[in-house]
Amino acid sequence: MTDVQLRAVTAAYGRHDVLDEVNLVVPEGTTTAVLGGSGSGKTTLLRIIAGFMQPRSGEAVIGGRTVAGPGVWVPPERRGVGYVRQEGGLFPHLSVAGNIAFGLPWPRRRHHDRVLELLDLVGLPAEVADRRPDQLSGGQQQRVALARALAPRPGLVLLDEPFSSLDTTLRATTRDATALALRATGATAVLVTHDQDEALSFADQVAILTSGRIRQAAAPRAIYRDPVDADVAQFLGDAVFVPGEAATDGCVTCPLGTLPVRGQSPRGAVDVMLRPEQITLTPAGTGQLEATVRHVSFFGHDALVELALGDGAAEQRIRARVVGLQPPEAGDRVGLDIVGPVRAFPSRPDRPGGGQRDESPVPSSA
Ligand SMILES: Nc1ncnc2c1ncn2[C@@H]1O[C@H](COP(=O)(O)OP(=O)(O)OP(=O)(O)O)[C@@H](O)[C@H]1O
Repeated sequence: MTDVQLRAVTAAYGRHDVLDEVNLVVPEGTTTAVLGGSGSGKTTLLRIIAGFMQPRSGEAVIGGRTVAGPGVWVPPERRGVGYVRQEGGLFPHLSVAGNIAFGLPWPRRRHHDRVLELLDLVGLPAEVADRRPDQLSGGQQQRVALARALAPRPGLVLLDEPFSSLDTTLRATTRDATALALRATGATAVLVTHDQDEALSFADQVAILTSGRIRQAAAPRAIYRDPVDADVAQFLGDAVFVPGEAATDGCVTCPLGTLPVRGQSPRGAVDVMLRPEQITLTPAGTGQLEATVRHVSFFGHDALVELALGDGAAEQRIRARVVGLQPPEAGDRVGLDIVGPVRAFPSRPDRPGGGQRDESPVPSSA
């Protein structure tokens, strides 16, 4: 059983505190994506689990065994952990087979069958076994790095932004191949990434790390729909904010109407949050609301439509995400309907007027 638990883990480089009382549970056989901006402490968290760094306080527990904690230290090579780095870290002078075999225990390094089995597991043909890493694409190199990490059959695999250097298409196919291989082996995995789409699509659980603190950890759909606060909401995708007032019966009133709230709503003034895809456009005169299209960002598969509700000082800017085939044009009048419940957070003075904010540290795929 290889679950992972971090209990109140604090880490620092000299006087620079990096992780602050981090608590995280990764259940056996599941994948957790730790999503955070640059410098948030993602790699440090992996280093603590792998045993490349000691926590200043707190405990790391792998498979029920404390591997780091007060008076306890299990060295990396005895933790049963595989590690895949951002750039793969393959040995350039060894063949693909040599690189993968390097991950096997000594007596088995000549077992070519196991190398072929691992190549197959990560979706690579047997022909690449004799090539050198520089004769492979970036995505193929990352698959070889994964095969090498899986070679000793680790119960836990740590992935440090392994897809970040790949272009969009290669990133998606390599990510899918990695997810399949991990599932086939039943290994528990922790992926760190700054890419929200990657975190949401790859993992069973997403943990948001900002400034060394885990802000929320939950299943992808749950965390996207029910972020604990406005910061997490923005961190994990496009979020539309409008000012509102809590009403009775679990609703809020705001420029978008009286809307049901998901979860608890604070009392009084609130910031109402919804996702751009919760705003659907209809022909002018047919929706719950009317708006003017100010700008359209067209992405092919979808489009973000910036809308102005009301006018003059009361104008409220919001953004809707619509499927890409026939988005409206700037200047069009459109109708709007709001789909599903919204979230309500305590109003913050630094969000005057609410409305769309573009400060998300992790841009969406669009
Ligand atoms: N060896 C080190 N010595 C001193 N400070 C370090 C060291 N490694 C990292 N840091 C600092 O610790 C903080 C967290 O670094 P870490 O690499 O864990 O962040 P990260 O979230 O993985 O960032 P990135 O996505 O940019 O790789 C950063 O401020 C970084 O500058």
